[in-house]
Amino acid sequence: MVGRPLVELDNVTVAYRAGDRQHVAVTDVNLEVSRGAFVSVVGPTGCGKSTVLNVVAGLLAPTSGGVRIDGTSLWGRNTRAGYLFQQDTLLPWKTVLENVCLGLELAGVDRAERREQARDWLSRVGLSGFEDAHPHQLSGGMRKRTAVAQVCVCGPEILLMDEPFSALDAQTRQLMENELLTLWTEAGTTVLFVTHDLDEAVSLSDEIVLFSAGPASTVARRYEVDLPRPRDLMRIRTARRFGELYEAVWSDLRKEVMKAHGRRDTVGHG
Ligand SMILES: Nc1ncnc2c1ncn2[C@@H]1O[C@H](COP(=O)(O)OP(=O)(O)OP(=O)(O)O)[C@@H](O)[C@H]1O
Repeated sequence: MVGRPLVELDNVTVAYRAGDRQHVAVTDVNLEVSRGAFVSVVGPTGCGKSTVLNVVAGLLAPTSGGVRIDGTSLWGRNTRAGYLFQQDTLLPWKTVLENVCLGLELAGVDRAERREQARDWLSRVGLSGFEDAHPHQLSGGMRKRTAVAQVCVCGPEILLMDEPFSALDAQTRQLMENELLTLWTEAGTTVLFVTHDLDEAVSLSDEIVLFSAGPASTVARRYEVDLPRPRDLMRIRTARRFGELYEAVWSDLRKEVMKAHGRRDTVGHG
């Protein structure tokens, strides 16, 4: 892909304070994400994937290093990014429509306009007819689709997704992955996607970034996913190239997972 990367991480290090000690979660993370790319981040549990996403969202300032968005240093919240967490953040006392309107309300969009845009996004995620429902009346997949609409209605250039589908059953998950790919293709959004599921990472991404075992984890390796698009997620997993890519990433990820377990055992017994 040509042009300047939309997201650039320059030697990002994050150290958390834990009492009177410091815990270095990630160190010297260098990463560029091209405009319109779909990049997944994988790595052992606790290696700092969410930390990196929080840094790109501007919710967490790096201890050293920095982030550039479209060439400009990021200070404070990243207003060009939308953030989709593992747990959705729908307000239970508001209707589906009101929940989707929230971001636009904060942005000062007038009532009629925001309701129109929210209805449009609800229809895109297949939730027309559920505008007046409350979150507790929805299934897990419907809640997740509402959360996707809630984030996308604000038109983010960058979508930061932290294990967004991990709580869903396998079928709903695949439907949501398909919908995400359709939305991504239509809107040209740049996606940074954290997942524990290698199947998901290979089938959705242009690139997979593997983080090393923590503490002080960093980018261990990057893999280009050269599977053709558009992708049929039902079929892509049976393609020979899919299997080769999966194996390549898994053989490295496995080593990092083993290292992480080894370190945890050492800490546990030390
Ligand atoms: N606010 C915090 N204060 C202290 N330590 C933290 C804080 N947030 C995260 N950590 C530590 O930093 C490391 C990285 O955490 P992070 O949540 O970014 O990892 P992760 O790769 O997203 O984990 P998982 O895969 O389990 O979701 C972990 O060791 C975690 O315990």
